[in-house]
This record gives sequence, C-alpha cells and structure tokens, in this order.
Amino acid sequence: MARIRTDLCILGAGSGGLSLAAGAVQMGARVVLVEGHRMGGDCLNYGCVPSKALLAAAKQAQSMRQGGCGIPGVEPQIDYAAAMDHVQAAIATIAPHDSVERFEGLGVRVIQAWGRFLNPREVEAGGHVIRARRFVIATGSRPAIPPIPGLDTVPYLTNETLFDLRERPGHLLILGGGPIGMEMAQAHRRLGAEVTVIEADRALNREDPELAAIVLDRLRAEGVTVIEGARADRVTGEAGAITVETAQGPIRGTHLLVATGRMPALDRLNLAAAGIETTHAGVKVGPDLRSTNRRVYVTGDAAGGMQFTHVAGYHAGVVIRPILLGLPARAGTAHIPRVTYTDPELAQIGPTEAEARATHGPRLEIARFAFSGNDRAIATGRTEGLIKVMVVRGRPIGVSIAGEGAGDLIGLWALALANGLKMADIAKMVAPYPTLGEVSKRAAGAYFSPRLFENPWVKRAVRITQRLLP
Ligand SMILES: Cc1cc2nc3c(=O)[nH]c(=O)nc-3n(C[C@H](O)[C@H](O)[C@H](O)COP(=O)(O)OP(=O)(O)OC[C@H]3O[C@@H](n4cnc5c(N)ncnc54)[C@H](O)[C@@H]3O)c2cc1C
Ligand SMILES: NC(=O)c1ccc[n+]([C@@H]2O[C@H](COP(=O)([O-])OP(=O)(O)OC[C@H]3O[C@@H](n4cnc5c(N)ncnc54)[C@H](O)[C@@H]3O)[C@@H](O)[C@H]2O)c1
Repeated sequence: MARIRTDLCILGAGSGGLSLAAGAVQMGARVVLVEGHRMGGDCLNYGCVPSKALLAAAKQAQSMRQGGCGIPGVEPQIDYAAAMDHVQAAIATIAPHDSVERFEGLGVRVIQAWGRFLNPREVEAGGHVIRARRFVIATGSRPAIPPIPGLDTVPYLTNETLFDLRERPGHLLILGGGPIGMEMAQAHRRLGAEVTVIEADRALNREDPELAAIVLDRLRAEGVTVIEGARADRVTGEAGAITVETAQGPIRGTHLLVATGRMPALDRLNLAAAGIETTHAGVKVGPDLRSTNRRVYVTGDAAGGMQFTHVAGYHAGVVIRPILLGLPARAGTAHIPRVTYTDPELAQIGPTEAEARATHGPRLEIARFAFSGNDRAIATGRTEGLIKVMVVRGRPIGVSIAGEGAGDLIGLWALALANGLKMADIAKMVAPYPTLGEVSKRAAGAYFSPRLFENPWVKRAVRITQRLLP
C-alpha cells in the first residue's frame, strides 16, 4: 500500500468536494480528492443538470403547443431521444469543469476509487493509505427507496436511471410529489407522456400551500394527474405494465419513478473505525460542520440538512476557514434559498408564512404582491404568480415566490437576508421598468403603503405644508 501524507483529504468529488478542493489547493494546501464514481457527483450526472436540461426541452415543447400573445399553438413533434441527447450534451459541456484533468491541473491529487476510514486519522482508497491533517466527508446522498411490498419485484426508475431512457414512457407513475417528482412530472407531461404522481401527503408539502397551489393548478391544467393523500401499499407488474395499489384504488402505468426522498451516502465509509457518529439524517455535526471526530468535517447532503448544490458549495466555504486557517466558522440556514424548477417556478428563503407565524405570532407582518399587477407579466401573458414577504420589525425574514422566473427573483432577497437589509432598503431600489423584478419592489411598497397612505398624521402634515408653501 502506497502511503500519502497531506493537509486535506476530501471524500467525494461532487458539488461540495469539488468547490472545497479547488478553493483549498489555490490557497496553498496539499489536497487529495477521492472519488469512487463520476466526477461532478449527483448534481452534474443525475441531478440538477440533467433535470434542468430536460425541463428546458419540455418548456420548448410547451411554448409551441400553447402558443400565446396572438400566436396560435402548434402540436410539436417530440423526439424524446433527441431531448435526452440535449440532456447528455449539457452534462458533457459542463463535465470538463469538474474533470480529473482540471483538478490535477490545479494541483489536486485525484484518486479514482471508493474511500473508507481505517482509523481516526487514515483513509484507504485505491491501494493508497492517506494520512491527512483534516478530512472532509462530501459523499452526498442517494435515492431512499421505501419498503413497499412488491417494489423490489418490478423494474423501477430513480434519478440515477431516468436520464438513460431513450424511449418516452407511455404512462409514467411517479411515487413522491417533492421537487424531483413534480419537476419530472411536468417535464414528461410536456414531452407527451401521461403522468400520474402518487403522493402520500400533500404535493410540494414543504412549501407554502397558497404558492404550491399556483404550481399544482398549472401542472393539473397541463394534464398531470396528482393524487394526494395516497400512500403506495403494494406494487405489482412487470416492465411496461406496473400497478401501484393505494387505499384510493389501483393506479396503472407503464413506468415507475421512485422519488420519495434521499438518504446520505455513508455506507462505504466505515465511519465507526474513525469514531464518527451518525443520525438517521446524516453524519452528526455541530454548527461548525465538524463531526464527532475533530479532524473530520462534513459538507453537503452527507451533513443531513438542506440538500442543494448551493448548500454544498456554501458548506465548502464554511469549512475551509477552520481547515486552512484555524479560524472559527458556523454554517447558517436562515439565508439559504431553494427553488423548484417547475413552470411556474417556486422559490423560498427563510420561513414560510405558517412557520414565521408559529415563531413570531402577532409581530409578523406579510407583504404581498400578485404578478397579475406587474406590467411585464401582463405583456408576456404570464400573470400567474405571487410574492409574499414575511416581515418582522421592518426586516424581511422569509420570502415565498411562485411565478415565472421566481428562482432568479429570490436572488435579491437572498442578498437582503444574508446582509440583514430592511424593507426600506428594498423600497429604495429603483427597478427597471418593465421587469418582473418590480414585484419585489412592489411587495416592499405594499409593506409601506398602509403606513404612508392610511396615516392621518401624514395627511395632516401634507395639508399644513400645502397651506404654508408659496
Ligand atoms: C434529480 C435531482 C435534481 C436536483 N436538482 C437540484 C437543483 O436544481 N438545485 C440544487 O441546488 N440541488 C438539486 N439537487 C440536489 C443536489 O444534486 C445535491 O444537493 C448535491 O449534488 C449535493 O452535493 P454533495 O457534494 O453533497 O454530493 P454529490 O454531488 O452527490 O457528490 C458526492 C460524491 O461522492 C462520491 N462518493 C460517495 N461515497 C464515496 C466514497 N466512499 N468514496 C469516494 N467517493 C464517494 C459519489 O460518487 C459522488 O460523486 C437535485 C438532486 C436530484 C437527485
Ligand atoms: N430544484 C431543486 O433544488 C431540487 C430538485 C430536485 C431535488 N432536490 C433535492 O433533492 C431532495 C430529494 O427530493 P425528493 O423529491 O426525492 O424528496 P422529498 O423528500 O422532497 O419528497 C418526497 C415526497 O415523497 C413522499 N413520499 C414518501 N414516501 C412515499 C410513499 N411511500 N408513497 C407516496 N409518497 C411518498 C413524501 O411525502 C414527500 O412529499 C429534495 O429535498 C431537494 O433537497 C432539489
């Protein structure tokens, strides 16, 4: 076994591991990066990139089908394999950025093998024993497959196999109405498949119900069947003919996508040998993302919190401080946005209205503005949408947006929450006309207008001043 001594050994070359490796090596640390499968991890190969590329193909099809602004729709000719080629081309275009060659070029030593702890200070990977001052577990997550009787007897898809399909499913059943389920439901419906989502609870149940309804109404109008409150009791059938039994009756389709959540990918790591404790959600970490082994930090999905690429990247920026410079660090969550890339999109940062109400009670004020009052939305015929801002003592603490471009619109509020800006700061902003971005300013306006327009003191001051002015 070859022995390697290094400053930092990172397990997993996905969103978190790659950001950390690139940052650490460029700041002067010796870095070993261990990846057992594909560079780029889930986001590039089986997650964000393929799902957004497929959604883009689906949006193209839908805009032809739907027409609008006086242009009649035409039924598009859909070549599902060509749409999947577009997906693979998007992955291939981004892949060099995440490649072994690029990282070796930066000075990172990349080992392409699965890593596992031998003891609290050493990892074995591909015939090497790596002794590092600090380790980072950045091994991500994988689909959590529920123990539904019969599921293991039928061929089912997950996000790891869906994007390999070359033929469009005739009728795609989707188990789980979370972000993966709803994004893939809309993509497949728009590409011409029949789609039924089977959700045990409420679809998009982490989101504000009023805003989730805007998205779900649209999906249903496009022909996606969403069955809520339906737990799958049993699955039977074979390739091309699959039945999901629920208390609401049997639901039949040709393909089944399981999208019922994700579990941390920790099983290969031999964590017990390193004294690293876990919870059901992931590695047990403190607010500084340090595990129960003080030499080992955790980033991204493996840390058991929010499962997003930008969170993995943010974690990389947090742990690099103590690892390289011995400085204290703390990972927050209050300023982290999330977006579901359905059309319309659904974006959230901080607490929803119900969550904020539970914490802040009567101190909570809600500022709202509907997209139907935005001139750009009217001009482009996309008026479905709403922004809600949760405000406590003049500061936004949470924002929910459903509507076209919600994922981009939430960026302004991510800046506001990260920097403790006030509603007055948003109101000061001059937004270009006509843009969807004006909805943020109008929400701030909605917060201040009762204070300004329904205030007798303001009216009195204006009357007095008008009398005195020459
Ligand atoms: C369908 C889908 C769509 C998504 N869309 C979005 C989106 O639009 N926006 C968003 O922000 N997030 C999205 N996500 C979530 C996002 O992909 C993850 O949050 C992100 O990839 C997590 O990054 P990570 O670094 O923790 O893990 P990953 O990126 O998954 O990387 C982990 C890496 O570790 C490797 N590994 C595992 N065990 C070992 C080991 N023992 N030794 C060596 N290597 C190991 C794996 O092979 C993998 O390459 C999506 C996820 C899915 C499934
Ligand atoms: N746009 C994005 O940023 C994006 C997109 C996709 C995924 N992701 C990430 O990946 C994570 C996982 O996504 P997901 O959609 O798989 O998980 P999820 O946990 O968000 O949703 C899973 C859904 O499946 C339901 N469910 C669970 N067991 C069921 C059963 N037996 N029968 C019927 N329904 C059942 C749950 O009630 C839940 O609504 C997300 O939480 C998110 O962090 C992000």
